[in-house]
Amino acid sequence: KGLVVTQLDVEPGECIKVKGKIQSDAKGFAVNVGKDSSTLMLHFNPRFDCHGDVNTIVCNSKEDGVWGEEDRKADFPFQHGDKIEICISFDEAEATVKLPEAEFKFPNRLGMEKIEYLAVEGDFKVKAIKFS
Ligand SMILES: C=CCO[C@@H]1O[C@H](CO)[C@@H](O[C@@H]2O[C@H](CO)[C@H](O)[C@H](OCc3cn(Cc4cccc(/C=C/CN=C(N)N)c4)nn3)[C@H]2O)[C@H](O)[C@H]1NC(C)=O
Repeated sequence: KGLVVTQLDVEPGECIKVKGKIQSDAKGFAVNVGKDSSTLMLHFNPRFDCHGDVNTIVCNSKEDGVWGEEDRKADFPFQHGDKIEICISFDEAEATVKLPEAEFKFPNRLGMEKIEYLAVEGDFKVKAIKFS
């Protein structure tokens, strides 16, 4: 299992910065934010080669353990072995995932007003997390 942070109180406009390294043989990784593991505002899941997807970011929400509708992004700004910093923020309308050269939006389907839970899973080695 990866890094899990609970008891957070991240409010709209604040940033969660996750710094780390994508493994050189990564098949995929995921950054999950929300209330807890069953209630996610955003499952941000870059897939290098898994579940039949190649170089595709799959985003989704999860409500009481049930996945929502997937949203596949056009861009894939990741490479094996990359050292990256992912900044996640949100407001009442949407979550934003900022990378150095790309930005992704995902609707705040659950109308969440704070992020209490962060989990990083898969082929990603977390170096640091910062809240600002
Ligand atoms: C076409 C057939 C039916 O349609 C498919 O149906 C699958 C099951 O519902 C969906 O897949 C599901 O999609 C969900 C989002 O919607 C989650 O991502 C979920 O994963 C949850 C999950 C996370 N985690 C931890 C984790 C996260 C990232 C990497 C690793 C492991 C590293 C891999 N490295 C190795 N092995 N070296 C582990 N485990 N499970 C995934 O199973 C597919 O997208 C979907 N595909 C399409 C095109 O529609």
